[in-house]
Amino acid sequence: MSIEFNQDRNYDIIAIGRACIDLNAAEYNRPMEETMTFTKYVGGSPANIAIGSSKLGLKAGFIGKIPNDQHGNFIKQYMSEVGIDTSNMVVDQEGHKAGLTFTEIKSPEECSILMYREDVADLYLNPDEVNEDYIKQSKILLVSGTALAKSPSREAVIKAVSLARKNDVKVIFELDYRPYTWASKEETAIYYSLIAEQSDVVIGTRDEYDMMENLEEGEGNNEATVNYLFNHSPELLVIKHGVDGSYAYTKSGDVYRGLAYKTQVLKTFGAGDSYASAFLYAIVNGKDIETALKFGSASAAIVVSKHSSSEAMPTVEEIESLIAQQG
Ligand SMILES: Nc1ncnc2c1ncn2[C@@H]1O[C@H](COP(=O)(O)OP(=O)(O)O)[C@@H](O)[C@H]1O
Ligand SMILES: O=C(O)C[C@@H](O)[C@H](O)C(=O)COP(=O)(O)O
Repeated sequence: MSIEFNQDRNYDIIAIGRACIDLNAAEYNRPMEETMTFTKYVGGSPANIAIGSSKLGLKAGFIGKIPNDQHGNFIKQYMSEVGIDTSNMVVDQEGHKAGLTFTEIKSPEECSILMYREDVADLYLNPDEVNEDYIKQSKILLVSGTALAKSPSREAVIKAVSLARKNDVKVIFELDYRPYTWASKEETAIYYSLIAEQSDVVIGTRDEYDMMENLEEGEGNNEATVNYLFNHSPELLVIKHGVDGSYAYTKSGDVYRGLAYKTQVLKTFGAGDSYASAFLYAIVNGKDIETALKFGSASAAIVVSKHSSSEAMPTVEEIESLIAQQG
């Protein structure tokens, strides 16, 4: 099975949501309290996915709000330098700031992130800043779940999804659950299920699907998720299980498993975003689902062996070479 995209489009993918700053511990194997130096990168899951896609050769655009300061300038400049169209990135005029993510690398297995997301510019994207003329030029609208956490960004995303559906743009929903901006699990489940039901493809970890289904972590199972969502719009579901790999389910009843590749892990974050960008690259290029799972897993294996999430995004050649080495 492969997904049919409208070929007559200027962009392969337009992502909507946050473009922020990652501050990654430059000193390894220690807790954040003892980390004195951090390296700055562009971050934010949908920005990372757009960057990864663009580095793989997809034509990418971005809809989001960035602060009117040096961080906003850095984000916009970096994204445009990697080839992303930034014409629909709006500069905030109300003093809101960039979201900051500090990362801690205690060991390759024990990593965590600490997000500063109070009053961040990305959550102030207004519905009137989402343009139909832009969205209708793309094959894919990539929606990040975190953009649903608060108004007015929530309404901006709901509008974007409805414009995408109206214009035959595939809606790909990355659940991207970050507890830092949500008021409650109940609220998360309401908005996650609302958008998942209207999407063509949903990508998330098992825990994120549990969140969508308003279950405790570990309570859900893939079969129940598939039965629920295939009663609605989705035609493809990707459920990730960390180092245990990932599964893809099609509405027609096929199930595929992607195994994780062996790698020298430096840190665990960045896996999800690199996985999504390479998976999407593969399906946009007409590759079958099994190959797309390999692309996603290989891309993630490369990024977890490097220091950043965005800057470390691999090329097609690097991904193909890892697949050729490990199968
Ligand atoms: N330690 C690891 N080594 C190799 N691949 C990994 C590792 N962790 C994750 N991956 C790959 O990245 C994919 C996504 O990782 P996962 O942890 O499920 O997502 P997220 O980062 O969104 O929480 C996995 O399906 C796997 O292919
Ligand atoms: O999404 C964010 O705002 C933070 C990211 O930029 C950060 O690099 C990260 O946590 C990525 O992790 P992933 O979801 O495992 O790809």
